[in-house]
Amino acid sequence: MRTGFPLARPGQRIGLLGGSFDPAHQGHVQISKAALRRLRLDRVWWLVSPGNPLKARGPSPLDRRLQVARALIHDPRIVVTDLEARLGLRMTADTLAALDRLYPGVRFVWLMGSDNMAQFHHWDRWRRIAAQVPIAVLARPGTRLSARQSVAATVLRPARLPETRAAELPFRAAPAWVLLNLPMSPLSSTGLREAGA
Ligand SMILES: Nc1ncnc2c1ncn2[C@@H]1O[C@H](COP(=O)(O)OP(=O)(O)OP(=O)(O)O)[C@@H](O)[C@H]1O
Ligand SMILES: O=C(O)c1ccc[n+]([C@@H]2O[C@H](COP(=O)([O-])O)[C@@H](O)[C@H]2O)c1
Repeated sequence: MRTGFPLARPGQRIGLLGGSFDPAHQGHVQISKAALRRLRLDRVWWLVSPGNPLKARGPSPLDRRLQVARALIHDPRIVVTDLEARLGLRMTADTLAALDRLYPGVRFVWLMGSDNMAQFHHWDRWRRIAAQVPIAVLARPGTRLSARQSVAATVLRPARLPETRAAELPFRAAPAWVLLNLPMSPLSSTGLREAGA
């Protein structure tokens, strides 16, 4: 494996939490731990993005965001990586294709908050993403209903797993997705930036 890329063995179940992490916060930790437990994952990788293609505002410097994210984590199963920047990619469809090539046999699951599911249909090649990888949507205050009623949720309705069968998700062929309810965190990077934290 190339320098700077996390290690993974074939058969391992790895959740991918893509984000700006500007800055990372306990909400990210909370959903990562919930995903590890509920989906029975071996690892969660935080893909600290060079920049969300849909966000007008450029993020803080990547090194700073990586540093803050790493300082927040005390669980060796959660791994912070800048692999999208290393690969020169920022579109999720491209990242997933590259990961499939780089990590044959690894079972990846895409993780996202319900706010992102609500607007997933605006992402570049979103149907392709849904066909590339199983997806777990983690409840976030104020967006559970809009996620459930979203364009993507409607199109992908036949592929939805009941929450009680969430642990099957990493073994499912895409498209497959689950909405995980959990004790919700109101934290957001926007809120922290506004508070000057
Ligand atoms: N409190 C939270 N509960 C559930 N999901 C969350 C929470 N915070 C972030 N996420 C999810 O984590 C991923 C990465 O989030 P991101 O780095 O954009 O943080 P954010 O708090 O949403 O930032 P911003 O406020 O700048 O949009 C996204 O899929 C997002 O939906
Ligand atoms: O590929 C896309 O079109 C796309 C559009 C919006 C968001 N994403 C990804 O979704 C993840 C969450 O983004 P963000 O900025 O809300 O933290 C992050 O990995 C982004 O690269 C990807």
